Amino acid sequence: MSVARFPPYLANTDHRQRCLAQFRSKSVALEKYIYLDGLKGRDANLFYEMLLGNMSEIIPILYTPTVGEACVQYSHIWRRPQGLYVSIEDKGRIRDVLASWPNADKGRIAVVTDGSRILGLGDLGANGLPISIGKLDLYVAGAGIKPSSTIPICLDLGTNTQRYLDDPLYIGVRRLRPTVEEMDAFMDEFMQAMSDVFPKLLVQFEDFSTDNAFRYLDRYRYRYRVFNDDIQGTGSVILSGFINAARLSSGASGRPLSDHRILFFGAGSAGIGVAKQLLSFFTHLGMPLEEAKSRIYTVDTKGLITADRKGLQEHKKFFARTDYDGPRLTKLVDIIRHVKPTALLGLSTLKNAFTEDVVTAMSALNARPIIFPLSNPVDLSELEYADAIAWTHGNVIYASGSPYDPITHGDTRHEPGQGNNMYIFPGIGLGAILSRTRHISDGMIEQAAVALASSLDAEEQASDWSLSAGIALAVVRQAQKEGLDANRHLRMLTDEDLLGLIQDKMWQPRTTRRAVSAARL
Ligand SMILES: O=C([O-])CC(=O)C(=O)O
Ligand SMILES: [Mg+2]
Repeated sequence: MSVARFPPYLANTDHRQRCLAQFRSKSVALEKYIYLDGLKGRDANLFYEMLLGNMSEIIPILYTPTVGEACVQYSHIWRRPQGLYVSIEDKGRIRDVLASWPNADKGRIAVVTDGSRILGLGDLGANGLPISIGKLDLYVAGAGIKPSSTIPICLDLGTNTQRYLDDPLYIGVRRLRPTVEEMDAFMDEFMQAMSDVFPKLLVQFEDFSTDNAFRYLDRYRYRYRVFNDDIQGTGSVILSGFINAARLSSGASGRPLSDHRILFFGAGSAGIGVAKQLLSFFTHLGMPLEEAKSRIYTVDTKGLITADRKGLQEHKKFFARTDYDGPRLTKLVDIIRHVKPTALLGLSTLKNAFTEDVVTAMSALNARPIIFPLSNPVDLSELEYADAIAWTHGNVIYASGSPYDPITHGDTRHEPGQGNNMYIFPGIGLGAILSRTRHISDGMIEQAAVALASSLDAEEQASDWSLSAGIALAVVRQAQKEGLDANRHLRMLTDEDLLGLIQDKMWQPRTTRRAVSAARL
């Protein structure tokens, strides 16, 4: 048997450079994902170092949009066990399954998906695990959470997607999803077991189908330390983007912040989550609830959502209009002409739904129309950046869910904003963990948005991750204000000292050179 020997001069060469070159040599995004996953398995420290040193290049691979493709293909690209699967067949012994996780007492943050609505890609079943892994990589990179404190979880409850049930390589249990009663019983046992096994844990729910996203957030949010990234994280980051966009567009029109009319195209967990976050913000500006509500319009596949529609899903009722009784409005451009929105937000997963006539209608109403096509991944975006710039002659105030490259129009270079919850959840999580808050309140979510909006302009936001510390500070202060913080020591600190403490606690990978030489010994 031969014994592996390191080449003698390995320690003198920079293995970081070698890995980066290997990564860059792959021309297909999914291959890059697979490469990074392998690197993480071989040398996690080097993986995080490479991620931190090359964020704008690597994030679109580990996270949206490529992570979407990794999920779709996960059963086929699977190489090694990662994260934790908790299966419907584990019912009755979930606590034992969770307790098998190494160093349970170190667990601080778990991202939990049931794979039922991964990004805009639908029910991917057990293939959803990479979304939890990708979100947690951003916690490590963006908020300095220690990798060993993170727990990616996929609840393997079956799938209603026939092509996976027929796929011989499918990784999950081969059954349809459970009934509501069965799922409730499973979730109750799971959440209780989570808080028993991981007493210091924050749970982030991710990419549950819309009904279940609202259902389990409502059910557990005051019982456990939990938040839903798609409802509250997206809500918070888009509120922040809206505050900045409204400032920019007011420069053009002189319109006060409270004078906007916002049209939501898409009424799923993200659409309604964002709408509620804006509503709450307007009321805190002093606007009466009914008036704030009247500024928000929602649209689904059947058109403008009105209260007289039969069989309206529960989560759509709150914003259903009671002040419209004309003929049903189904075409987006007609709805725009009726509503006269200042902002159009897309959370529909309908590719290219914002056609030229839609964008032109927004431009006819607003010198600087706010248009946010937020659906993920990029191939499901309602409006490509190049079209947005061309059709508005560069006047659009734009943010998309997934990243786009800058565009030059005439002699001006335009930078697209990105409205993705990745800018906020690491900071919310960090603040919640440090303050040991009992639960995550609406106030904490809102203060996170205000901190993000006030820290930098949209362009800088997209490239600066030190923002997480500022967001965490705002979250800790709000937890204190509401008396939710179990870590009372932080109350004594000035803002400056608290910010310093937060930054000191943030984990950094150690240098790779040491890892290589240690391996040689
Ligand atoms: O993961 C992302 O890019 C944003 C998100 O939560 C989603 O689209 O569900
Ligand atoms: Mg999500």
